[in-house]
Amino acid sequence: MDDLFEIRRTATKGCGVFAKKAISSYTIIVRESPVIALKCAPGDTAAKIDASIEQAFRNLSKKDQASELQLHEGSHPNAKTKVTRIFHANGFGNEHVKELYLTKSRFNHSCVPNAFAYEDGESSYLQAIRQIAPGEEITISYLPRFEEAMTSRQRATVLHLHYKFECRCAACWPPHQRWKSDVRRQLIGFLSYALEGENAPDFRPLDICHPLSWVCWPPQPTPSGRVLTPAQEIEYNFLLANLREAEGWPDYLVAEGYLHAATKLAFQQSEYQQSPATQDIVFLEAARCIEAWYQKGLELEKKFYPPAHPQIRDGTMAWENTMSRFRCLQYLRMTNSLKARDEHGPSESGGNFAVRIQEGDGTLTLLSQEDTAGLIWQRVKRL
Ligand SMILES: C[S@@+](CC[C@H](N)C(=O)[O-])C[C@H]1O[C@@H](n2cnc3c(N)ncnc32)[C@H](O)[C@@H]1O
Repeated sequence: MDDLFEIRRTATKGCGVFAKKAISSYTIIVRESPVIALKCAPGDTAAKIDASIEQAFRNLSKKDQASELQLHEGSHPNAKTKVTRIFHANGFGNEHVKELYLTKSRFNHSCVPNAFAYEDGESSYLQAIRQIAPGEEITISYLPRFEEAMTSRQRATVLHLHYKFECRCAACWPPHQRWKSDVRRQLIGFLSYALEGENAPDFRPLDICHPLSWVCWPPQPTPSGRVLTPAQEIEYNFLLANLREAEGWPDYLVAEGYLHAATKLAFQQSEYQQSPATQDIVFLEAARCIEAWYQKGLELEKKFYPPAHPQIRDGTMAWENTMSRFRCLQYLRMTNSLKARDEHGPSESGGNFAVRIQEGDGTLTLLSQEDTAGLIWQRVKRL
């Protein structure tokens, strides 16, 4: 893996990690065990933790000690020695375990990262979440999970209070362009949490860069108590995909929004096919959206996952199953009946608002919006 990247100095961020060659998304860039792993208890004092850090450092080999002393020192206000300052500036973990990694510690932060760090209990990994060009800096987020819903000001507060730096990534710099990204991220926060039945965490206390706002971290979402309507679920997923795409978020996350929107719209349409009033009618605008969103989602997943990944196989199967219900689309395209609509957008009065599929011989009849409404109304009256 060492041939994938090199560590070198940057102009403003100390050292950073740079790709030596093109790295495709999903590649594991680093697999590493911690050089120090400290078990601790929630009530442990800072002095006790620092004493354990010093002891762990003394237990390291001379080579690891030398490598650790090369790491970024930071300026933790209460750490008294270089060893503890280094640990606090680079350590990962929580109240139960604190770990230090020699390679992972070299990756700088970005609010639009191209790699993601995770652990599986034995090792720690760093995986590419998009295509990385030769010479490009490889970055991770120091605010995982939350950064996509926070404004630049709120992110700056956390990064300043915890790491003492001002972020210069593409989402934060130049400052006069941040407002667009801020609006998108607030909307992403609202939509993504609403789809989980939650209210986004309240990040507003972080609008003030005051040490007390640290108390709000990590913020917690709250149950919203609202159930979204099927139409809202479709719209929210579609909007989320578009906002994440505009914000430069990784392909798999954008794909997720398109695929969820397509699946939910297909489900809604299949419910119409259960009703005697609409069972033989396919609404063309919906069918076209399902087709376009599925195609877009799968295209993005193919860019993200390696070709043999189960996600690609399962997604393609789901797409084929769904589209088999809307075969009339392909047929209408072949016979050029949909041509005008495809080229000029919807023309609801032009006779192609919906298709009626005759039971038995499967004959297709194109219907205008008016004809469709009339047909459904007649049937509803008879029910
Ligand atoms: C874990 S270290 C990362 C590697 C470090 N740059 C080095 O020289 O080893 C974290 C420190 O890197 C710097 N840093 C990381 N991301 C940055 C960013 N987006 N903008 C400015 N400084 C950054 C900050 O000084 C931060 O405290």
